[in-house]
Amino acid sequence: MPAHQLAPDILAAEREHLAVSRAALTAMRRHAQSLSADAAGDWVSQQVLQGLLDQRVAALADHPDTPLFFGRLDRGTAPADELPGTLHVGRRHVHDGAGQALVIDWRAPVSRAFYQASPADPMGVARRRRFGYQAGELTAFEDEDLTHGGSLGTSKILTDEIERPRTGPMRDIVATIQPDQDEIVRADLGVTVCVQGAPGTGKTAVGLHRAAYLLFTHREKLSRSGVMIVGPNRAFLSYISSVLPALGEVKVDQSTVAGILGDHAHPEDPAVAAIKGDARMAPVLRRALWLHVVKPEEGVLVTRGVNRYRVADYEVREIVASLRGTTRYNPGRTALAQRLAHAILVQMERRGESPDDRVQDAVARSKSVKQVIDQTWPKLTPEQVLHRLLSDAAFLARAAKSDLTAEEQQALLWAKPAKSFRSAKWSAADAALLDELADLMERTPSHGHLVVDEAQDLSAMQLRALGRRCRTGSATVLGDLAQGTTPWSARSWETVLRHLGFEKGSERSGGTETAVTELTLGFRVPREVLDYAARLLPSIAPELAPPRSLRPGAGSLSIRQTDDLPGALAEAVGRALAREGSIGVIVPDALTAEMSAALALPHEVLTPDAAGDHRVLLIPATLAKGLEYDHVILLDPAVITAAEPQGLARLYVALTRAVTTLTILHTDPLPPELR
Ligand SMILES: Nc1ncnc2c1ncn2[C@@H]1O[C@H](COP(=O)(O)OP(=O)(O)OP(=O)(O)O)[C@@H](O)[C@H]1O
Repeated sequence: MPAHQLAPDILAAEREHLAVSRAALTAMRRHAQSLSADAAGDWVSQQVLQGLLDQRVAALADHPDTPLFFGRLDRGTAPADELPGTLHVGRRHVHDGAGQALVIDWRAPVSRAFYQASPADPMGVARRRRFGYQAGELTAFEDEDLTHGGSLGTSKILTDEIERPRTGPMRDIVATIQPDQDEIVRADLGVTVCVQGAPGTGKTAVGLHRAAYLLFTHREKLSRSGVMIVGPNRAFLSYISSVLPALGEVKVDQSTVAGILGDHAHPEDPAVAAIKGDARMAPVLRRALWLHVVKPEEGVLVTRGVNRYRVADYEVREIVASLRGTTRYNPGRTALAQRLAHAILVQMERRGESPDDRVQDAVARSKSVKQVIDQTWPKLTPEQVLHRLLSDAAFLARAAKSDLTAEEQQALLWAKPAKSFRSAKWSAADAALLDELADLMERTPSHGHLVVDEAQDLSAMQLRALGRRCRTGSATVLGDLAQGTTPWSARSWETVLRHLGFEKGSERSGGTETAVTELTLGFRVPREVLDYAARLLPSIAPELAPPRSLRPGAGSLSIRQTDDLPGALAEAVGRALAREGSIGVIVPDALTAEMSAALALPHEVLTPDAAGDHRVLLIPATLAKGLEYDHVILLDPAVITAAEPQGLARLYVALTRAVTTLTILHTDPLPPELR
């Protein structure tokens, strides 16, 4: 069992090492600042080099609130590498003037033992030391002897870290990553990992650390192709936004599905949205687009001087047929022009002319060729095609074939179609359809790696849209089947991976392997609260085992029925204010304005666009996903469950946001599943 120690001599020596490391980092930073981009040959290279130098300087910043290292490995007698026998593990690499390592980056291969070594498999480590710290200063340490077998027990430094009051945005967990989390974080770039995890098991944290790990390990490859993190809304992105910069990674795109596909939000019937989100829409859209390529009725006639050249209508038909479906739509259109021009050029050559490429281009752009192309392979936008599909019943029927029933087609058609595609109002589900069409026309660029959080909530068509953004890369797919709150929420990870383009156990063209894994130990929600929330599992996800919590948290749950909801709320907020930490009041969406007006204590209402930094936040239930607060006050669960088809799953999300206490206040009887 590791002891939490305050041995003054050892602590003094470690503090000295911290001071030396800090001075060395300052020297490294000064050196980076002194480097000049002038050596680069031209202006553009200078700008690029200056950008890289600036990034390097930023990465070498010392953050006074976090110590440079959080752990130490004392390795056995003869380590196989050139590094010192004693290694300090921290957020970034630090070396002294002679190039000797003072702190090793947590992502370096040698640091793996800090997270994985155990008495059963010491990985060459005799002793592991973990440090506790406050305001950037080392305050305690904990030693684990790995040479004598046995088991280690729970680290107090880990317990302290997860018990600490939550204030402000999410923090990195780099000092306390657990072995099963580390396996996911360090999975190779060529592996797409899918993580099923109960609330608070660290899925989001793990996804962010994996992004940081991959950027460190495959810096060159990923700095070209990029890493993208996709989260459920902007409030959530803002909550997680400081984790990667704290790990020195400032160049990662973080976005929502709407941010990627276009911010379309015209309201629509969830039943219609569900049809639009179904994977069967993919072949319908493909047909809808290619139905625009029609049989050419005329040939091409080009006049150059006194000569006339002709491509007969049947030849045009042959060329169109040979191109159709072999390329994306737009390149196909360009290729058709070039093929027609080539056919003319062949005739010119036969007549003894020797036309060059410029002549071919001129012919390809000639009026006659353009006319044939516009008639047979018209220039289109995704909006034009979708507008036609959703307003023209006969066209929809041709595109749908037997993929959609007559009722589904009827449901898809707009009751009052917009006059033109320009004035059409698109819904969130339409955004994924437009993106699918855009990709059928022109290839979507791919990132090197994509992290998708709350993936259980995405429709098949949204997953396809994300999948094509990591077509030449890999993905980290995170979620919880029990927290699915959309009409199309996933029932299985195999299906999610299939829509993303990663079949489990199969290899994609880029050599990507796929693994589904599970995190089962909760770091957020007290056991008592988690057990209570788990009463909903048989109704929402019977196939999942009840989650376990690392936090005992006795006395963390209280439930009160009241006729005076505002009064009970004010009292509960007052009680929470007397304690440490953040306070989240989760409210049925429909009651948000009323409860905000009734709550006289200072507070802020969370919106989809901002994290909110007030100590007391009112959170509409539909925005609670992914967030956490020390004290959660949950109002009227039955109203939350009644508000939407997936209301019970929404309630499960709301019940699992608390770090320290959950207070449920209700006027209506609790949903039967909770009783
Ligand atoms: N190894 C760890 N050490 C310390 N804290 C951890 C660890 N793993 C997770 N946590 C903390 O537990 C909390 C929950 O983590 P996170 O939000 O990543 O969980 P999640 O699985 O995404 O939850 P949800 O499904 O509810 O969104 C966070 O405060 C996170 O910092």
